[in-house]
Amino acid sequence: MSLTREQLARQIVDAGRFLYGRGWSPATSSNYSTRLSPTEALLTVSGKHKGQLGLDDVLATDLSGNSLEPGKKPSAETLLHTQLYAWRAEIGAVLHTHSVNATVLSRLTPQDFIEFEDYELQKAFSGISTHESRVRVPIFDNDQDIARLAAEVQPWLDAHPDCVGYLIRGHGLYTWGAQMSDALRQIEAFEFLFECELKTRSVMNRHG
Ligand SMILES: CSC[C@@H](O)[C@@H](O)C(=O)COP(=O)(O)O
Ligand SMILES: [Zn+2]
Repeated sequence: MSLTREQLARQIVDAGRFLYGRGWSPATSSNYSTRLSPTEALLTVSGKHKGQLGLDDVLATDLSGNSLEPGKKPSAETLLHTQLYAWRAEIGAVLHTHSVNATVLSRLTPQDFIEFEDYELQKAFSGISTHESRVRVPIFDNDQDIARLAAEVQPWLDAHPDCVGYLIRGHGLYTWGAQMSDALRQIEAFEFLFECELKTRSVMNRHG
């Protein structure tokens, strides 16, 4: 059963409260969206404090990132959401966060990816059923030109249809799911894994 615009807006508002509360969406950083219809997304407007969103702080766009509500200012990163909805029809929610751990880990990693292996929590990602798997998370260099950044991301998505998320260096995380609850679960899993990875690196640096 499809949800109404108000129900979808409520999911976005609630996600903002939760993610701000966990410290993963400080100040006006981050943006969130849900699929409104097969050809439309509902996204947070630009520049709002994500712990204090109201039901009106969202706007509809088409899947090319064009706003369908001229009176409102679209998120600066609209295209990074809409490219995901256009990429896969089963995606119903996209979350972008700015946690300390995502920011630090992506800055500390010179390669263009991080790989998680042998963590039980990998099973929180859609499509993964054992710790004996490898979750590769690409890291793209940050870019204020979002169209150019989206053009960097697209070939990676096309080559990795099972991808569960990506990092932007020094900036944050994008992840998605069939529903908002799936995307939220993946954010929590990523944050757990980022923290494990940073702690492991810190212990190894001290002893190695
Ligand atoms: C407050 S800095 C963060 C922004 O530059 C951006 O990266 C971000 O996540 C929020 O942008 P927004 O336009 O509000 O959706
Ligand atoms: Zn951002």
